[in-house]
Amino acid sequence: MPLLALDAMGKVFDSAKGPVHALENIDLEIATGEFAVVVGPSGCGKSTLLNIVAGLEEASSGSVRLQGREITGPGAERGMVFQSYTLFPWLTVRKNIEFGLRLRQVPTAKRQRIARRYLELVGLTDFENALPKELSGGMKQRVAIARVLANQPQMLLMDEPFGALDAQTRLILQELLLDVWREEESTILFITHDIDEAILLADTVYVMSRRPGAIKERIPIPLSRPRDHEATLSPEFTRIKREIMGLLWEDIG
Ligand SMILES: Nc1ncnc2c1ncn2[C@@H]1O[C@H](COP(=O)(O)OP(=O)(O)OP(=O)(O)O)[C@@H](O)[C@H]1O
Repeated sequence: MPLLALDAMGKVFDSAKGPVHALENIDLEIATGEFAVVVGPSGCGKSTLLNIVAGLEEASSGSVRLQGREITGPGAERGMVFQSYTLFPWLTVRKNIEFGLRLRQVPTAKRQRIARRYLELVGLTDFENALPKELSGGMKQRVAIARVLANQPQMLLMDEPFGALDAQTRLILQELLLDVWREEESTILFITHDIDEAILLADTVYVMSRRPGAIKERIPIPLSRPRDHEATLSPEFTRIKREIMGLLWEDIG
C-alpha cells in the first residue's frame, strides 16, 4: 500500500467571480521512503495540493488517504515546512525544536535528548540558545526542518522551503536535506519552481499541467545516490532537465 494515495482528487474554490477550478482528477501515489517533488507552472495548484495533503484545505472531490485512512484535517503524522520562516520569535532555537514535544507532554529529559539530536543533524548545536532574530535565513530554515523532524512525522510536506534563500545557501540546504532524508528514512512531498532542485532531490518528479492542475507526467530520476551538486553536471541530468522543461513549456508557451 502506498503511504499517500490521492484518487481522482479535485478542488474548486468559491470566489467572488465564480468557481475557480484549481485541481482536477489528481491521481498520485507516494511510497514510504520516497522523495517526491512536484513542479508545475505558476498557479497550477501546487500549494493547494500540498495544503490538502496537510489537511489545511479540504478536497472538493475524490479521496486523499494516508496509510489507507482518509485525511480530514491536520495531524502530527504530517509535518509541514513553508517558504517563510514560521518559528516562534520569543523562543530559543532549542525551545522552538521542542515545541511540538512539549505540547504532547513528552518528559523533559526525552524532549531535550530529541532536540539535541536534531540540532546536531541540522548543524546548529552551537546556536541552541539563540533567538530566531539572531539567525540568518538559512539557519532559520534549518530550525524549521529540525522542529518538524522532532515530531517524527510519517511524512514531510515542504512548500518551496528554500525559495526565499540566496543561491549558495540554497545549495547547502539542498544537500543537508538529502542527508537528513537518508539518515531519517523520511518520506517527503516537496514543491518547487526550480527544475534543478527537483531533479537533484527527487526519486520521482511529478510534472503538473496548468490550471486546473493535474499530474501530467511522472518522471523517475535514475541518478545514483548519495547525490550532491556534482550530479547536476552530468549529461543524464541535462537530459532529464530538457525533458521536464519541454513538458512545462507546453503549458507556459
Ligand atoms: N482561497 C482561494 N480562493 C480562490 N482561489 C484560490 C484560493 N487559493 C488558491 N486559489 C487559486 O487556485 C489556483 C492555484 O493556486 P496555488 O497557490 O495552489 O498555485 P501554485 O501552483 O502553488 O502557484 P505558485 O506556483 O504561483 O505558487 C490559483 O489560480 C489561485 O488563484
